[in-house]
Amino acid sequence: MTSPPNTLISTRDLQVGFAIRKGPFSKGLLKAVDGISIDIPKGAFLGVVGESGSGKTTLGRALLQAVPVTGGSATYDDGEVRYDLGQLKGAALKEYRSRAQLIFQDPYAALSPRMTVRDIIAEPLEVMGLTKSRAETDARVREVAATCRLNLEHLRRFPHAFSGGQRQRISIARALVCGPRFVIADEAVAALDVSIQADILNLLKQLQRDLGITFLFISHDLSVVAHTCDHVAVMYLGRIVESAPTRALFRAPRHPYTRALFSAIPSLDPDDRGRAQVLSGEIPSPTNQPSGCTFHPRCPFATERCKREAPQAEKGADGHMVSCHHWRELAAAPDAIRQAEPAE
Ligand SMILES: Nc1ncnc2c1ncn2[C@@H]1O[C@H](COP(=O)(O)OP(=O)(O)OP(=O)(O)O)[C@@H](O)[C@H]1O
Repeated sequence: MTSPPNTLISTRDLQVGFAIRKGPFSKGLLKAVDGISIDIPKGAFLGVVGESGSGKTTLGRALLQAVPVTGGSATYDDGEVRYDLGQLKGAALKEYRSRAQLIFQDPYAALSPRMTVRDIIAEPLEVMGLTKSRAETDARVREVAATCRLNLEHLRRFPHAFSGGQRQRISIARALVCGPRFVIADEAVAALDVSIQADILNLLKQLQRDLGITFLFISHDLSVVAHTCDHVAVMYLGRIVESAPTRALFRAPRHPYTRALFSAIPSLDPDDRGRAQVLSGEIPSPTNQPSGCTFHPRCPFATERCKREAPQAEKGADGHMVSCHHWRELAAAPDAIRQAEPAE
């Protein structure tokens, strides 16, 4: 399968498994990412959503080569260089790390309290050896600080002097300083007050627009994703079960899991209250995946076929992808499916 032109990151059947101990004498394999095939276009702002444990962070870490890829493939191609992720070592891995960066969730924990803001931002440049003199490093630090709307006076201070929003700007400046083409923001606004979140999200969107940076935006917060991302992928038990342009996905979600996630978004409309379709049970353990469609034990529309047969991904010309045997029937008459052969 070839990738469309203009693709920055491409994965085919990507898998990340962790060897785990199941008991005193037995070992098992936890499939945190279980066969993901996705193309991320250059300049995209792709949201990844799903319950805790669905594999979002592991997918991001695999794309940064921070965890070993155990199957399938992933490539990075920005037009200048092409890398097979999972295979990178030594100088190539170091070089890739300047092109792909992570913004951490917790701006309080991510910044060393003993370093000045200037040194925190400069450190990746120095580790990568990308500048030749202190003056050149300082110039680059000032440039990214200005891009992130940090006051240049603040560069001499220590992180404890700053609020959560300002600390996240420092983290973002540090992530940007080597000029990455690909940035993973893993719950990057989750630890911030709602009033500050919008400010940081606007900054990320500005970086996408002005610098053409491609973002993978991992979030629990569906309203944030709806307002920020161009395209959204929904993960369940290590797989992408649905992905689509944001507007299409929120207007007409096709997978029963996506519908359940969306119906749980709090509404300001009093008439909508109590309409949430509650997801029954918890996400199963990835060490013990259900047969057939892995969502079937929790799906109110599951049939015998869902228990037996894993659905294939179907992708329309509109870019809307879904993996569900019954999405067409559901879209036409959801209640009729509800009455058919419920799974035990
Ligand atoms: N290093 C590891 N060793 C063993 N299991 C791991 C490891 N990292 C993640 N897992 C497991 O992989 C699965 C996916 O975890 P992951 O953190 O990727 O999910 P997530 O969707 O990002 O969850 P959250 O939203 O809570 O961060 C979970 O079952 C988790 O316990």
